Amino acid sequence: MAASSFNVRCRGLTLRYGRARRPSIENLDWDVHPGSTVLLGPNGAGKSTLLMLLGGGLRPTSGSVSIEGSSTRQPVGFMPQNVAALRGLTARQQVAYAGWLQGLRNSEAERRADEALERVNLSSDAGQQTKALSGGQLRRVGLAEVLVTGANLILLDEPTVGLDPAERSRFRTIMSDLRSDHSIVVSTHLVDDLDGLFDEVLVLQRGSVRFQGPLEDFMHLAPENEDRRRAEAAYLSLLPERTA
Ligand SMILES: Nc1ncnc2c1ncn2[C@@H]1O[C@H](COP(=O)(O)OP(=O)(O)OP(=O)(O)O)[C@@H](O)[C@H]1O
Repeated sequence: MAASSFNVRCRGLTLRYGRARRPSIENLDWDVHPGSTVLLGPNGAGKSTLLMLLGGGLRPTSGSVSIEGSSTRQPVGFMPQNVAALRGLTARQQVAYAGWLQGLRNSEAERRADEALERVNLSSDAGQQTKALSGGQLRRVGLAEVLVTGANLILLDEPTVGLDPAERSRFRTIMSDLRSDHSIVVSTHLVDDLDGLFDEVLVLQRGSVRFQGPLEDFMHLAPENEDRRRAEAAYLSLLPERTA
C-alpha cells in the first residue's frame, strides 16, 4: 500500500452521546499520520469514541472525517476491545465471514482468510472453534478479521490489555510487521512500551487534543532525569491532574 497517498482527516469533529452534558469528542482537528500512531488518554478521554468515528461505527454530531486516496472498498478497519467469538465457527470461518460481509465471494473470502491468519501467526489454529481459543488468540482472530477486508488504516482499541506478557509481545511483533504496509492507530493505557512501534502520538483529554506530534517530540516532554520510564513521565507532564 502507498500509505503516503492515503489521507484521513478529521475537521471540527464532535460527538455527543444522546443527551450527555458535554461532547465526548469536541471540535477535533487531526490528520491521521501515515505510519503508526499511538492514542493515549485517561479513562473516559474519548479514545474509543474517536476510533469508532474514524471507523465509521459512529456518525459525528458535527464536523467530518474524510478519507481520500484509498484503493480498497473498505479503507478503514476497526478492532474493538472485545472481539466476539462466533458460536460454531472456526477461526478460518469467522475471518472468512468478515470478508464475506464486506462483499467478497466465498472462495476469495476463504483465500484471504488464510492469508490473514498467516499474517497474525494463527495458521496452525485455523481449524479451532473460536470459542475454544485463548484471549490472545481471539484478539489475533479479530485482527485477521480486519486484515481480510483489505483496509489501509487499521484501528486497534486497547489490543494488548489483559494479555499475558508472551501474548502481548507476540501481538507487538505482529503490529510491527503490519506497519510495513498499513497505517495503524492504537489506543492504549500502556505508556511504557512505545519505542520502536509508533511514529506519532496523539494524547486526548476530555475529548480534546492535548498533544499531537512525533514520538520524539513527545518523549522530550519528560523531565531530564527521567530515563527508564520516559514515555510515562512525558504523558504525566501533560496530565498533571490525571482527569479525563
Ligand atoms: N454509549 C455511550 N453513551 C453515553 N456516553 C458514553 C457512551 N460511550 C462512551 N461514553 C462517554 O464518553 C466519554 C468517552 O468515552 P470513551 O469510551 O470514548 O473513552 P476512552 O478514552 O476510550 O476510555 P477508556 O480508556 O476507559 O476505554 C466518557 O465520558 C464515557 O462515559
